[in-house]
Amino acid sequence: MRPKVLLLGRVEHATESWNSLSPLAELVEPRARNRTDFIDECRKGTLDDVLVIYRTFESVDMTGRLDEELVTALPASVKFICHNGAGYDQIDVHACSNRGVKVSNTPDAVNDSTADTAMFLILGALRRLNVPMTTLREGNWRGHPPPPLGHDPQGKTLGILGLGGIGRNLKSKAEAFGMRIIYHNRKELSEPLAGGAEYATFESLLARSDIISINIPLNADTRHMLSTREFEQMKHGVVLVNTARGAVIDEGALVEALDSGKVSSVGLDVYEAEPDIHPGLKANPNVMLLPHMGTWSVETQTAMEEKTIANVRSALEKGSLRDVVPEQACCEIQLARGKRSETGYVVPLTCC
Ligand SMILES: O=CC(=O)O
Repeated sequence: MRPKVLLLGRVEHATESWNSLSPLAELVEPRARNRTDFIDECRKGTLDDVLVIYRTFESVDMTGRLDEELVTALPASVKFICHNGAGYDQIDVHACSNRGVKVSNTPDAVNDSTADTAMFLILGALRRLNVPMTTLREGNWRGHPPPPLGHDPQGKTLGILGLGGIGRNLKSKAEAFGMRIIYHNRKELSEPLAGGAEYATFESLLARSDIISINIPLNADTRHMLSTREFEQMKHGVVLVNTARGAVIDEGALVEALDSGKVSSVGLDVYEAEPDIHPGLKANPNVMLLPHMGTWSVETQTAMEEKTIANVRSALEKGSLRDVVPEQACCEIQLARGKRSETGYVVPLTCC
């Protein structure tokens, strides 16, 4: 029997590539429009024979998080989940590993547009452009009195929290604006990867940066990584930019740090409880806000869809994914080294 590929969400740009999967598999969509009905549909067997799921970030509005409950409810035939997005915090990878389901994401495809968005927010927050952009639209030109002068990026220290694909892309762009780059990762990078950026401990990055950019994934270790204690360690008047995931920052603590002047200005593309935004952020004129637009360009959305489809194709043709998420890629290395568990893919994630 031909396997099925289940589409959760929509393919809007790479439709030709999507349709080219038809000879390999039956492309199906769920009837359900909410989580309860979707779980029901899975349990009734309507989606049996689905081997691969293609899902989008927005499909969470229908299914809710791909947490243990949902992963357990999926048909036993599901072996691959191809997520269209770099951040895959909507998926419980551990639950997937325990069920032998492999997960892919779209690294690299998002690097340029997300780093561009971070650069836009860095410049906007440094120059405090949110205030005059508002007064102009209100018919008040620069406002009365005019806003305080902003700051130039040249010569400022940019602390990149998470020098991965997006962080490194941002580094090159920020260097073109004359910024000095320091970074913190769990482990110091080799020189070719760091590209001259100086490694700093977490505490040192907090203390030395004029601007801090968040470029780490959200997981149990990084949730609220920046809260009251961390804001206290930062320079007075620090600028903060987040294009990663909102919950890396404790939004309540951020509002307090803005109100006290510890943080002078902020650029945000992501929030703790999207689409809800802390009222203290909306009310503060020193905050530039975007509604999660980091990858919102024709080129990047197309590249992300193409990458996700390439993973679906690889699953169908080769039985493996091209962009396995790091947690599972690490387990694969362990498996290849002979640490394969009796039960196949069930490998402790602590190996990472
Ligand atoms: O937020 C965007 C992504 O995770 O790709």
